[in-house]
Amino acid sequence: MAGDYSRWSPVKRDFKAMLKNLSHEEILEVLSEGLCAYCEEVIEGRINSLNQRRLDEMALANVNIAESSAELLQGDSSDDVISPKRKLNVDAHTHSPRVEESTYSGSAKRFVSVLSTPVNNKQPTFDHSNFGQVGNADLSEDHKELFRFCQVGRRKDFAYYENIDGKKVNVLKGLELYTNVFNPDEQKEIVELVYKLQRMGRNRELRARTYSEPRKWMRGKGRVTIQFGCCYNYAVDKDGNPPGIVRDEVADPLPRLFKEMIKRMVRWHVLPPSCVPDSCIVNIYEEGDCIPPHIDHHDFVRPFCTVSFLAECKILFGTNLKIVNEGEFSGPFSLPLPLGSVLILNGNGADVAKHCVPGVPAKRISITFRKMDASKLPYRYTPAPELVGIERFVPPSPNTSRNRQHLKDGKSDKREHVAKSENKVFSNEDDFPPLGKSTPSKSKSRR
Ligand SMILES: O=C(O)CCC(=O)C(=O)O
Ligand SMILES: [Fe+2]
Repeated sequence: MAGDYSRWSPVKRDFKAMLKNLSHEEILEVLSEGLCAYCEEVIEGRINSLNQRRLDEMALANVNIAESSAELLQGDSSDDVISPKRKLNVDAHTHSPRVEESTYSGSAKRFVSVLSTPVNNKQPTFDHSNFGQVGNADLSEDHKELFRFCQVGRRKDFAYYENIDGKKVNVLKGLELYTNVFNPDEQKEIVELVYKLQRMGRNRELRARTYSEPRKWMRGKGRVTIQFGCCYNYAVDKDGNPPGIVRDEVADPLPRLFKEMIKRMVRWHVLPPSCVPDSCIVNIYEEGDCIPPHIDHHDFVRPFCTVSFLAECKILFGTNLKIVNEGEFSGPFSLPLPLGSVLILNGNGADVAKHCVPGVPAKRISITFRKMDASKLPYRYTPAPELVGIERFVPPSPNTSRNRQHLKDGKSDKREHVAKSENKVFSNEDDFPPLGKSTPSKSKSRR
């Protein structure tokens, strides 16, 4: 049978018009099979940038609702004024983190209040009670969490090209930086726990390999480390164990507060639910301490992340990081790590580029959270039930929110007006693709 060669005719076809005539299902059919690797990559890239645009638009819209909710609530009480500092924090989504500007004032009981209640993965992690200071009585838990969620800055566009085997490669592909994930009060509470753990380590109240201090002569080179979930060897140990997870050793389990941190990161779309960390290493750097150039061991899967506290420092990336002197390194790409930020290492950023932290300018703490490869788990490892089934935060729908109800009740004309004019995104549930749409029952079940 003769084939239909009309499609090869030199007459220019209107490809876009042809697409327009297809149904959703037909477009899926056309696009899902028989494409070459190049076309698949192009389509994947386009889908990724569409998704990113949606997320950016949503974050922007959510900042609007969060800001105007706060503004509206100011009217209720003269004490309930949103502080300029807190307003500045909203800038975080434009990638100018301001956490450092805040002081450690206020109660540090936020983690405690959450931790003292039974752990339930459907509940928001932590207490989003920063909002408490703007008179949040009428805001639903979802809106309080939304306010904090919107303050997280997200940056994924890192690029530095190196020549590898004759090809230009973005060695930073896969790096992501999230700012304002932990607020100053939360940072303070985490740091206090680290100090307590350090005291316990010094008093030999932690398991032998959990706590380790660099030897005196290594000052300026090493750092204090505290490991949870597994014991990890940086080099062949005295028993001949190779670098990596020591499977027949038992480590102290992750402290509850660290599990809350993990839940926060998964819930706020910082870490994927498919890669929930089950171990961590706390690095305590004194001024001048460093971590030399390395690639994290593959006994840990990707992505993994590091959270920064106490002092901002720079982390260097590149395939060829140079050791200039003790604690002095040089590399082609330098990234400052703001306090309370989470750096995600994945893809080339984790496995092609090495990273290192040159001697820090002041005392600094970082916590590196990693998921162990299933085939490398310690023999006596038991998973933490709190870290199973963590649900991602879904921005609340306007129709189900108590706040919206309150606005509807006509407590204030100003509220009505602002709600109508500024928060258009909440005017229709369909305005929330892809996060807000699918899960009305889920968002209910979180309460
Ligand atoms: O301190 C940091 O931010 C980096 C730590 C790190 O690279 C590691 O723990 O493997
Ligand atoms: Fe590392």
